[in-house]
Amino acid sequence: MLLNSIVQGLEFDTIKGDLNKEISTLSYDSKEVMENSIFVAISGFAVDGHQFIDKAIEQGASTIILEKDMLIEQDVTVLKVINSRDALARVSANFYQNPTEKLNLVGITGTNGKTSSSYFIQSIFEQAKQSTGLIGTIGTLINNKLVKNKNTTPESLNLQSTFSEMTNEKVDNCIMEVSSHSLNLKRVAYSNFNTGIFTNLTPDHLELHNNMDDYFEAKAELFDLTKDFNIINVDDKYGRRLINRVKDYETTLVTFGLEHKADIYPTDIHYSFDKTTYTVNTPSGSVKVAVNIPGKIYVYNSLAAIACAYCNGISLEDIRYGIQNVKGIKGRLETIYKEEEYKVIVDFSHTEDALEQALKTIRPYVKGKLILVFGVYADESDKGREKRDGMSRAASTFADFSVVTSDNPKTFDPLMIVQDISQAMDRYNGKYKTILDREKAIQHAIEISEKDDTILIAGKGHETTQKVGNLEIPFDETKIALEALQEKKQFVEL
Ligand SMILES: CC(=O)N[C@H]1[C@@H](OP(=O)(O)OP(=O)(O)OC[C@H]2O[C@@H](n3ccc(=O)[nH]c3=O)[C@H](O)[C@@H]2O)O[C@H](CO)[C@@H](O)[C@@H]1O[C@H](C)C(=O)N[C@@H](C)C(=O)N[C@H](CCC(=O)O)C(=O)O
Ligand SMILES: Nc1ncnc2c1ncn2[C@@H]1O[C@H](COP(=O)(O)OP(=O)(O)OP(=O)(O)O)[C@@H](O)[C@H]1O
Repeated sequence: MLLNSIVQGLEFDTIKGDLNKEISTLSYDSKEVMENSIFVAISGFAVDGHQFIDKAIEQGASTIILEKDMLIEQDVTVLKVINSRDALARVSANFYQNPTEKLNLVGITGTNGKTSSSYFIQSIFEQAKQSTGLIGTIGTLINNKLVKNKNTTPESLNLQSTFSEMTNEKVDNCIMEVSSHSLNLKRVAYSNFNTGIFTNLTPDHLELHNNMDDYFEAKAELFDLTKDFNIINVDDKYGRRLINRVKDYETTLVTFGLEHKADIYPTDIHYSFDKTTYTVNTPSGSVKVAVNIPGKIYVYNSLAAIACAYCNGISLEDIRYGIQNVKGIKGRLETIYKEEEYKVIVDFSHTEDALEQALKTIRPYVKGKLILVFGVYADESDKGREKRDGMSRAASTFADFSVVTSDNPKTFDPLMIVQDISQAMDRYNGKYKTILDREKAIQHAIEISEKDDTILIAGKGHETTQKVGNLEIPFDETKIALEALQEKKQFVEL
């Protein structure tokens, strides 16, 4: 493709060189640069991509897009832009010929519930015989093929390439999770969103956003990019703030909720551990649905999905079967072992609100004690401390006993994290034991459990690795828990 076409719509200064040249690929990582490609230099959080320009040229880059003043002596085209991440999104969309124009693109944002809502939507669309791809925390799913992603919302170049693959594979709808990072860092810029969905907003990622207002502003950006529907949870405080902001937009506003007046709302809700049933009411009629994951949060997530299906003209019958067909979602209140009243559950709750919701959901079905295994992934800053405090409050309030451990400590000191959690647990009078090694912590929870108890292993959900330092170590907590149970059952009847 000609460089001229790739830079269409991009604002830049030509520092030097020719725009009339053939380009093979794009890259933002010098390690992946190929002959006759464009290298986009990004000033990163960890390192500055501009320092790899020489390396990129050595590897064959014929065009450099940068955002800093630099003298480049080699014979290449140099284009200066205001924001390299934004430029990367623009040229990536052009390079792949704006694939989102050929897709029905649904973006889901919010602190919790994005993955779960996306699985419900996919199931409904598939029930209606529409081929539907997913992009999110669990990975990218195209025609039943799952590929892991580095990020929940991939970098723009990877994203546009995935959209393009979806159009080649004749996918009709793409349902994607849109993280606040991706909005902030322009990963989703120049993507043509038909629908935006807002689930909820509670404290998280405050290491990137200065405060909740900044975090809200980042999420709200998605609703400036949508052209058909904005679907918003009216029960959430920030959802109502968003509604006020977008209510006069041309994009149609559709609300969902349980507590406030909404376009899509449930009646006749019956909760049990195995499923929740309710009648969903939409402007085009009502239908009874069964959600196979317990609790109110999954009523919200299924309502978000139903609102999306309603906006896309899907029949009530397909909605009913689509919701019912979701038998469970990996690591989302997933019961990995059950024998009479004894249960072991794995859940991805890694924020204060998610942990509180998960514990409150399980609590009514616990006959004995509720034992929690948890850690907190957060840095050494005050914001990290606030997160540890909040999660410890939830643990102390809603669990009978907690085993405090590590959760992806990455480059932070795991001992410091666990000590800080312990202090917070003391402040809230929580009963706990600390075991730094997560495998041993899970084994301990199983060891001390008795007949009728429920163990919740929180934080990692579907993940199968533990990130320690710069290493990613294989870590399958379902396997660890089941092996510990096997051992225990030789001695004790559960
Ligand atoms: C904090 C953050 O968001 N970082 C993202 C950012 O990385 P960065 O700016 O630190 O990159 P860097 O390492 O400093 O490198 C800067 C540039 O130099 C380039 N480079 C680097 C080395 C080299 O040898 N050659 C080279 O060219 C890099 O490719 C890059 O372009 O840009 C990268 C490329 O897009 C992202 O993969 C990376 O996500 C990291 C892995 C991450 O952990 N992000 C998290 C915080 C995140 O984005 N999370 C959200 C939300 C998750 C949720 O739902 O909770 C998500 O969407 O995943
Ligand atoms: N609607 C909800 N409100 C509050 N908590 C929720 C809700 N839905 C799910 N959760 C909790 O949050 C956890 C993560 O859910 P899910 O993966 O659907 O959210 P997510 O927004 O995709 O999260 P992430 O951004 O971390 O990928 C679940 O394991 C559950 O404990």
